[in-house]
Amino acid sequence: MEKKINDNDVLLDCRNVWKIFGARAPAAVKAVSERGLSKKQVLQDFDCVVGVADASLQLRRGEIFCVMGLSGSGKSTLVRLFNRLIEPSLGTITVKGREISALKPAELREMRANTIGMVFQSVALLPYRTVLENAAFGLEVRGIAREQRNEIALAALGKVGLSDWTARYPSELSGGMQQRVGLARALAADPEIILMDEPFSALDPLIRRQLQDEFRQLTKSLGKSSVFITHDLDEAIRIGDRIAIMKDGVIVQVGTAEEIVTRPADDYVADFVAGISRIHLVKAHSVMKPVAEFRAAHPNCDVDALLRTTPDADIGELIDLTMQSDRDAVAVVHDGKVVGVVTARGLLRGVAGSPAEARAAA
Ligand SMILES: Nc1ncnc2c1ncn2[C@@H]1O[C@H](COP(=O)(O)OP(=O)(O)OP(=O)(O)O)[C@@H](O)[C@H]1O
Repeated sequence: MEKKINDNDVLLDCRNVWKIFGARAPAAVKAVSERGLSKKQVLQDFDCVVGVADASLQLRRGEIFCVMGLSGSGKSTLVRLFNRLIEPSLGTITVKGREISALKPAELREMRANTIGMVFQSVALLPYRTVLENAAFGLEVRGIAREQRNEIALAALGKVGLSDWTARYPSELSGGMQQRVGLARALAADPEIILMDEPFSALDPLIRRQLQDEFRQLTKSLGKSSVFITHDLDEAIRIGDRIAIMKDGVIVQVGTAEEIVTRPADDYVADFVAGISRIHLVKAHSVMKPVAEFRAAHPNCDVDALLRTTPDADIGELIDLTMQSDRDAVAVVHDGKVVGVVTARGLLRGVAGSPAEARAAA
């Protein structure tokens, strides 16, 4: 069972963060904070690259938050700021209520060891160590005794389905299995937050989808929270509770997959989501006509005689129901009351176009 995400329980809070690279970065930062220069102007005037520009996001407890964007959009830079692998040029990052720029070296080590784990695209396993030793490596670095660390690593390997491979060496494992060892290594430290930097991008599509589903299930069952970087929108939709879309260092939109697909913030996002199937993303509540409006437009239709569904039924389910019905319309029921009606015409609009058009068509 998936644990509920608490909207008010923010684990990681990133506010107005900038990261500017280059020899004249301090001068560029000053100009940005005083004059609000754009990324282009910073490059022109200071020969500095803006990696991340004025980014704000909040990771909630229990949430998988995907950061999605094309190559060079700033995803890795943003996420590396979250565990202070790099320092922000401007802005604040707070983890569990503590501003991380204020942490002393020992506190930072402690945070990386216990609170924020990270899994990279290439997991860099140690070739002459067994799978078990690799999974236990983080614990070994922290000085945990062999017996105890092996016990913890064994449990973590069990969670990722590698119990039978503990005595093998990385070269004997497939790419997908190596990624699992990387995940087990991160899980062994039992962090609350796991940062994932394109962990599955080098894998075959089939293995990749399997790992995506396993990762989501595991994260939810263990009650972890995760920031997951990907350049693949399908992956973000499959894994993420919420998605941030980045372009040129800027977060252009944050929302659920349904929000992003049905209400893209600008033309860039609209182009991105144009090819995404709406069948499982768009829900009845987005395409239904409110019941009072429907009754006014269709006074002869007995709404209470229609087949019924819930507000979170997806378009696929709505199509099935509509086909079973002889009325070409389905009633949406919440708390025992009909709150809206989805018509066949509205459904078609929902598949093809915007929900607003779908509601108008209903
Ligand atoms: N250490 C650095 N020095 C200078 N510029 C950098 C540095 N790291 C990143 N950048 C620049 O910052 C921008 C964002 O890079 P980043 O690696 O964060 O993008 P990304 O979205 O993760 O890309 P990819 O998917 O290819 O990994 C790019 O223009 C990049 O050239």
